[in-house]
Amino acid sequence: MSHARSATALSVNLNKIALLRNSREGNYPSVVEHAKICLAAGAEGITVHPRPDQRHIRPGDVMDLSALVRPLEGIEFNVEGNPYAGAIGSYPGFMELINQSRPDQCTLVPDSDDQLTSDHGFDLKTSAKQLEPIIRQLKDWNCRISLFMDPDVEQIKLAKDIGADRIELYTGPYADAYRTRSDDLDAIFDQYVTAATAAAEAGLGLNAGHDLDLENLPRFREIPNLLEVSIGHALTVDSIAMGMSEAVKRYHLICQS
Ligand SMILES: CC(=O)[C@@H](O)[C@H](O)COP(=O)(O)O
Ligand SMILES: NCC(=O)COP(=O)(O)O
Repeated sequence: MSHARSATALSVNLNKIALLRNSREGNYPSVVEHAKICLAAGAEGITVHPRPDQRHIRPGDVMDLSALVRPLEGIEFNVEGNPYAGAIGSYPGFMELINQSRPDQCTLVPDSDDQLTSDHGFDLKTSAKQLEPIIRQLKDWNCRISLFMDPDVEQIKLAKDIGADRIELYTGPYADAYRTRSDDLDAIFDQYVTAATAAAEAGLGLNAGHDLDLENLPRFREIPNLLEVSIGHALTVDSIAMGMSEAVKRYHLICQS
C-alpha cells in the first residue's frame, strides 16, 4: 500500500553553471539568470558550494544569489562548504562569506581545498569539539545548520549533540550502486533508511545530495522524512539536452510525487 508522503524541497546547485561561465572572460552563462530560470520552474531553493580555488562559484556569485533569494517568500539559499577554508586571494574564507551573505541554510562539508568533489561526511567522533564554536557562530547569524554526513547512525546521533538542525546525507554511494546495478543496492539503500530514521529520532531534519539524478531520485524519495534534496551536476547535464526549465520541472515533479 503506497503511503502519502510529504513533498521534498528541490534546491538546485548552480556550481556547474559557474564552471562553464569561468571558462571564458565575462558573465556568460549568468549564474543569477539561471537561478531565476530554476525558481520560475518551481525549485524551492538554490545551492552553491564556493571552494577556495573558485573553480566554479565565486564570492560575488554568493552575494548576488543572496540578494536575489532574500526577498523571495518560501525560497531558500543554501551555501555549502568547508568551515575551516581560510582566505585565499579574493576568497574571503568560508565563514566570512557566510557572514557577508547570511544564507537561510549553511551546510558544512569536510572537504579539503584540493578535492575534486565532495566524497565523504564528517567524522564527528574526532571533529565534534572543533565544530561547536562554528555552529554557535552560525546560530548567532540565524543560519540553519546542516552537516554533511555519511549514513552512519552513531555519527548522526552526535550531530544533534553539537547543535546541528539538520544533516545532509551524502548520497554518492547510493548513486554509484544504482548506476552499476550493484547487488548491494538494496543493502546500501537500507543504510539510508536506517540513517533517516535515526535522524528523525534525534530530532534532526533530513536533507540529501550528491550524484542524485532522474533515474535514482524516484527510489531515493522513498526515504522517510526527506525535507530537501540539493542537485546540480546531473541536472545541469540534463539541461544540455532538454533545457534547464524542463529539467528542473522533471526533478521537481519527482520531489512532489
Ligand atoms: C556537498 C556536495 O556533494 C555538493 O554540494 C558539492 O557542491 C559538489 O561540489 P562540486 O560541484 O564542486 O563537485
Ligand atoms: N549537496 C549536493 C549538491 O548540492 C549537489 O550535488 P551534485 O548534484 O552536484 O552531485
